[in-house]
Amino acid sequence: MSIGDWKIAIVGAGIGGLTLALALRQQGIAAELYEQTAELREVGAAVALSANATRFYDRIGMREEFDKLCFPISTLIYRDGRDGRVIGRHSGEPSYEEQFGACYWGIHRAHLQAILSKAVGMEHIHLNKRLADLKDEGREVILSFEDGSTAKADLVIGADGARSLVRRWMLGYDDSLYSGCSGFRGIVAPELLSLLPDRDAIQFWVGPGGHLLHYPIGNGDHNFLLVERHPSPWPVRDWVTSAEQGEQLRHFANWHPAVVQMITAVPTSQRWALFHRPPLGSWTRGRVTLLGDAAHALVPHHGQGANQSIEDAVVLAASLAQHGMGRFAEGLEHYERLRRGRTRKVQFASISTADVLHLPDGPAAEQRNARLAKRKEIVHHLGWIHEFDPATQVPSERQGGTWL
Ligand SMILES: Cc1cc2nc3c(=O)[nH]c(=O)nc-3n(C[C@H](O)[C@H](O)[C@H](O)COP(=O)(O)OP(=O)(O)OC[C@H]3O[C@@H](n4cnc5c(N)ncnc54)[C@H](O)[C@@H]3O)c2cc1C
Repeated sequence: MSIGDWKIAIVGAGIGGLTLALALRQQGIAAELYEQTAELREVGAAVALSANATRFYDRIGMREEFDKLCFPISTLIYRDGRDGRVIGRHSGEPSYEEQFGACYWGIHRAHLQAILSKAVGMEHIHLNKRLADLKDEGREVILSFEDGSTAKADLVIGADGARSLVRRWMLGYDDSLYSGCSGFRGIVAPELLSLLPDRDAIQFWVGPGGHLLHYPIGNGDHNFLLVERHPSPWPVRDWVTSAEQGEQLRHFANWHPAVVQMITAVPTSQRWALFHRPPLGSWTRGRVTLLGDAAHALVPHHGQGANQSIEDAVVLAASLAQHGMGRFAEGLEHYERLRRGRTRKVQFASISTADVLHLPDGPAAEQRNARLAKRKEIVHHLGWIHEFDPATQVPSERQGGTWL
């Protein structure tokens, strides 16, 4: 079967699914996306995309589109959340882009999804298609949707997010794990942030039991994520619960006035439980595989979930193209072999970062601060994540080309 005749179905038109459709197209492979929502509307506020992911969009000629809607972040600052003192700063020379070879972008999720869906083409995105079941018939897979319709595909990619039905179909149960942290997220207009220093930076305000992470996005607004230790067991059914008025300030009321100002500027009414997934022995069953959060949902303390799903997309598309449909099983195995170790390492780094950021006052926190005070330690801490280029993993003639 020639590459142009493959029928690939992607379940979920989120960041990972849409990027996979672009990466497959770059390899000359068409795909159809099946999305449960009636319109493409990313839940949540904004997202920070680091060089390990943005270099793909650069390479396929989308830089200009992104430049219009993104804020290029160049400085990373860690502060003590109580007194606002800088405990670590990475900025300046060389710039982030010079150092890592691509941008660090803050972008509203809705804008990101609009850019990606326009590039994929709405004719390939089937909305209102909530997957209900899969049947692997050996030579093809039948997808059944809640509206009673069906579709057939040679391969199915489950890019259906952290609560993936495709993963549950593979495992037979829900293996989500509550991380012990929950949070509030929101977007604040810059005029409400009169007390905020270093507005162009991505900043972590850290302290015992919690942290605030914020960064500027395209129009100068700030996206924030307030994370709090909340170790009591979480009912798996509701990952998002309604918050009482003032609940988000309870832990942070005595923190720095800029933190309190940001929290009170947007009284969010929802608390997000942060879940992740244990590593799986395999992401693939027959003609069905997983990508992004469905394969390796992680907590957002390194801001890497979306970035890892983009890396997955680049590697999966290239592995499939390299092996051809006749050897699709080897292509999927190759993809997993390249991705499982890396994503596991990022998952582990993400969960353990919370422990480091939330240290109580004492010798361990002092040691952390001493490490963060060295610029080279910050680069070391992030470098292994951001300098990675997934395209070098499966060299392909098409990787350098543009399709636009
Ligand atoms: C608070 C918070 C902050 C974050 N900040 C960052 C950040 O700064 N940087 C970063 O890289 N990551 C961040 N992340 C993680 C990031 O949001 C996810 O990792 C990323 O969205 C995963 O992409 P995905 O395509 O795998 O899944 P998703 O983006 O969740 O997309 C899944 C898609 O599948 C659809 N779907 C689900 N079930 C079905 C079904 N049965 N049938 C059809 N369609 C279905 C959904 O509607 C959705 O469109 C953050 C996460 C959280 C919770």
